[in-house]
Amino acid sequence: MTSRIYLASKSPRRREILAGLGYEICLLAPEASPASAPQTDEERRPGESARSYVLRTAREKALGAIRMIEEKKLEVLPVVSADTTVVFGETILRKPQSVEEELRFLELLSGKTHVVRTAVAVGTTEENLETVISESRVTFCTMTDSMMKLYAGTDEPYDKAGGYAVQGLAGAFITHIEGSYSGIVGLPVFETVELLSHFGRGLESLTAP
Ligand SMILES: Cc1cn([C@H]2C[C@H](O)[C@@H](COP(=O)(O)OP(=O)(O)OP(=O)(O)O)O2)c(=O)[nH]c1=O
Repeated sequence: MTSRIYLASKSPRRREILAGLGYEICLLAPEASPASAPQTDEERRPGESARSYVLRTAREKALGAIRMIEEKKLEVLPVVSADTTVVFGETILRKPQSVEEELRFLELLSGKTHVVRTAVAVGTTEENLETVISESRVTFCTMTDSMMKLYAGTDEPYDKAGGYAVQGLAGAFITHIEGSYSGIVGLPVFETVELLSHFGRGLESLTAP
């Protein structure tokens, strides 16, 4: 029984979650950085719903890695990828590119409830690729201007979807969560282990001596 998998992600959070569960994360590109995986086009297509977008992006991240495994003739193991979006209605809040954009995001989030969706894809080939979506609702307290400025002045928001990290300082602004905490952080544990179990990487692979 093996718990060996590939992770098509440069997100340290996703790596920590999988490693914490006991998965052995194999390198996709041994000569490059451990997290290096093919880049995915993350542009939203005209008319594409927020839900379809997050699913497609997670799928494309996995497909990029699967193609690389085939080209480089690497060992075939299940690939895990994910995409997280913070959504207001149909508007997706990306990673903020500036302090000004982050302040705009915080004004939108302040005192309201929004949706966080993380899509996970797991597979070994294009034909054998499964996906799942975890959806959570996150409520922010009403933030004062000084709270917003203080947070936007830290490094925390700038590599996070929606411009905040529930697992960091932003936890101090969040009054209520409905759904999956790990899903908001970037990889929903329940759904991911469930998908991996279809590829022989379920709980028993993590607990085998
Ligand atoms: C909302 C939220 C997002 N995030 C992170 C999770 C993801 O890493 C990131 C969303 O961006 P993604 O595009 O999903 O992922 P990524 O670019 O970090 O990594 P990769 O595409 O290589 O897998 O935001 C948190 O860490 N905490 C949070 O509370």
